[in-house]
Amino acid sequence: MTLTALALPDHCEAGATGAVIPVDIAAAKATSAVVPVAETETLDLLAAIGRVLAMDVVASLNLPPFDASAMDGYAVKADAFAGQGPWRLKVTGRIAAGDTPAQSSEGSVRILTGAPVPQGFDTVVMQEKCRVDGDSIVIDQKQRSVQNVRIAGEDVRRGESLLEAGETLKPQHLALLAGQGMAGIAVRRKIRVGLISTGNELREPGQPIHPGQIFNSNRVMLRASLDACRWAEVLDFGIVPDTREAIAAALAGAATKCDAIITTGGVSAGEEDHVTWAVGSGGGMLDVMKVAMRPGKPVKVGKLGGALFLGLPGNPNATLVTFRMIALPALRRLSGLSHTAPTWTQAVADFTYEKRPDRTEFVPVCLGAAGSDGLSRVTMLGRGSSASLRAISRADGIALLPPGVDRVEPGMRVVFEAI
Ligand SMILES: Nc1nc2c(c(=O)[nH]1)N[C@H]1C(S)=C(S)[C@@H](COP(=O)(O)OP(=O)(O)OC[C@H]3O[C@@H](n4cnc5c(N)ncnc54)[C@H](O)[C@@H]3O)O[C@H]1N2
Ligand code: MOO
Repeated sequence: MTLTALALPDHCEAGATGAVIPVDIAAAKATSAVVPVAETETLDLLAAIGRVLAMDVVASLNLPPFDASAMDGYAVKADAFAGQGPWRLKVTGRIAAGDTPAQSSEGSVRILTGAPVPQGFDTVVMQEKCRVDGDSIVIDQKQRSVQNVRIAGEDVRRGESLLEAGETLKPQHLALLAGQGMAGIAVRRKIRVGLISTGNELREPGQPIHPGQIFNSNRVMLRASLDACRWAEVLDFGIVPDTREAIAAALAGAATKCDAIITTGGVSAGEEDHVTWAVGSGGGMLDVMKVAMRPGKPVKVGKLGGALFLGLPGNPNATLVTFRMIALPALRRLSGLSHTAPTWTQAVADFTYEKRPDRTEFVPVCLGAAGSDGLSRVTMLGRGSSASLRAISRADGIALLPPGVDRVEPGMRVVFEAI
């Protein structure tokens, strides 16, 4: 199981009743609950880095646009190399990158890398293979046609598909677009993600703290995670106290401004956990109430007004795991990305761990050397505690230990998501 399912075979209704549902179903419910934002904007290439491409891009130019020399050397004609060598060819001209394509078929032409091969010549001899003798070159080896020449269109052919809508734009994609002469590109608008940290005990780092209080660490973790997604914009509603009224008011405000709302804390069963109530009182509905996962069991997913609602547990490891496994795939779909699932890497466990077989467990792991099978060995960090920040801060990844397994032993195959 790798959390890629979008189909919802069973458990479709069960989530809303409060039943415990499998994590892949919960992730699929979150992802299928959203419709990608439709609005687009056209941005300069540099501003489009990391954004979601809104259109398919087809090449309008060949690359290279002309037959170009791949070496510094001499343009010659292969059929000048008849009989026995060495061959002596007069140098009749010179062409460098940026020069207008020339026409000549006499002898040879001094040519520099990137210059258009003059019409009439069909091959380039690199200068290391030529001796200059007065106004001629002497070549000892017979030459074949189309050597050291980049043929027009061999890299990109006009009319071919270059990029597809739904990809995130990486530097190399921008280079491809620039190579086509495009100065701007249409991308989906950023999704607006509201962030609400619930908890009377929370203070922001830098604020004075009293006994019984803790610093808000989830806020910076989620903000930094979302800031790294260039297709998302965070609206931070700060810390909201643990009262029904305060949380309901914060949610109502966020729902009018955001495409998605993420809360942390206040989703479990105690009398100070008001998030579920507040979503309901605002006219929202929850489709995921409890998930067979550790950490993260009390994660909530639903809708509030037009916004996707994601209620993540407050324990930092549970926040991180539910964000990456359930919230992020849904946000990616909302943004218009075509690839939404976590990226899993195969590895081999180098640890022993007893787990409950009725749930998926996610544990922080660090990567060791690869074995002879080419797969990295992974070691579990800490005890997978939901509240532990230390273990996730040292981890290279989060390993998924599937349901049905009650014990992980060294040598077992596992998958992990790099973090
Ligand atoms: N009777 C039950 N109690 C609990 C259950 C349950 O099923 N029955 N579930 C447990 C599980 S599992 C989890 S996970 C937590 C989830 O709790 P909440 O989401 O309601 O979160 P809080 O109670 O508000 O906080 C939990 C923990 O995390 C700390 N926290 C909260 N926000 C932050 C933040 N922004 N930065 C750092 N730390 C934060 C908070 O102080 C608490 O220590 O519930 C169990 N209980
Ligand atoms: O399932 Mo909770 O997320 O352990 O702490």
